Amino acid sequence: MYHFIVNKVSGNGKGLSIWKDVEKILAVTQLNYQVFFTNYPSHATEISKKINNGVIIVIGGDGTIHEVINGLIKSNIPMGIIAAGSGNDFARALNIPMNAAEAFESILAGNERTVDVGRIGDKSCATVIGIGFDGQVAQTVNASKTKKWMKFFRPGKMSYIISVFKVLFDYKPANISIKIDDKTEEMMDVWLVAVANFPYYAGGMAICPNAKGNDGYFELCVVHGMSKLQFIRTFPGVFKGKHVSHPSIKMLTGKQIEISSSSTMIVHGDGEIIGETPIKINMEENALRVV
Ligand SMILES: Nc1ncnc2c1ncn2[C@@H]1O[C@H](COP(=O)(O)OP(=O)(O)OP(=O)(O)O)[C@@H](O)[C@H]1O
Repeated sequence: MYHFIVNKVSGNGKGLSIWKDVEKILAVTQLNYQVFFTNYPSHATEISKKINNGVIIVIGGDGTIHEVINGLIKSNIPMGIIAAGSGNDFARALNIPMNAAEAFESILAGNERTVDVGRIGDKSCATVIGIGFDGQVAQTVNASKTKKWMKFFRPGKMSYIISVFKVLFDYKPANISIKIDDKTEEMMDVWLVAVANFPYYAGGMAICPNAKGNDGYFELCVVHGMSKLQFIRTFPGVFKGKHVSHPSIKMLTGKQIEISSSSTMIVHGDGEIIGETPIKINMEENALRVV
């Protein structure tokens, strides 16, 4: 049995149009399926918690995938993805075709892989957990109306870039204490810490280009001691992962991360706000089956 979870509003309505295309394919196959539409934030978690057999197929973006993962993580049910969001960073990292028919075909072919997830308290995150500047940007993006009027543009990336500049205006870096496995380090003037299971966030920014998602390790990117001007200059390089050699950027790896900070830093996971510092992040190896 295939259980579709469709977020009609993902990707500014792409979710609905992709579902209509998939429905046409389903009409000519003999597949046993049912469909659920999400009606409000976190509905996808409620729906996926109730499914206890078959395969869940998400038609949505990273936010919907995040919600589904948090519903199915204990059930061992495999998840397929037909990308319909603005960013689609999880699908990108797993080389899932962006074309809906091809993605569906690949799900039906059943090539399964197991991936790691990051865990903060009772929340599981598939892609990147961002602390500080990133968290504030995610909060601004989610609150922003720009995604709506940008829909004829490149919605995910544009609304992200606009929010980056809004937050940049009065963002104040913090001093942090970061414990990675057994080693603790104090770092001054920290803009952000990205703890990545997979490389991308914000619609294709390769913040941690070497994150593998199946090796049991996070790759971390810490941006510290940078002026605003340096930050602006370095920012475009992130789309291609070129920022990693900057002297104010430290790339690290680890499995268990603890961060406390001199002032509150907002935390997002997969682009959804999940809390603030202090936080503990654990690696959960092979926690998720993806078809
Ligand atoms: N019916 C609904 N009305 C409003 N919001 C919804 C509804 N169903 C789900 N949501 C919310 O929509 C949000 C955005 O979904 P999603 O992240 O999948 O799309 P996106 O933002 O376009 O894509 P991406 O995260 O890949 O950029 C999610 O946080 C989810 O909670």
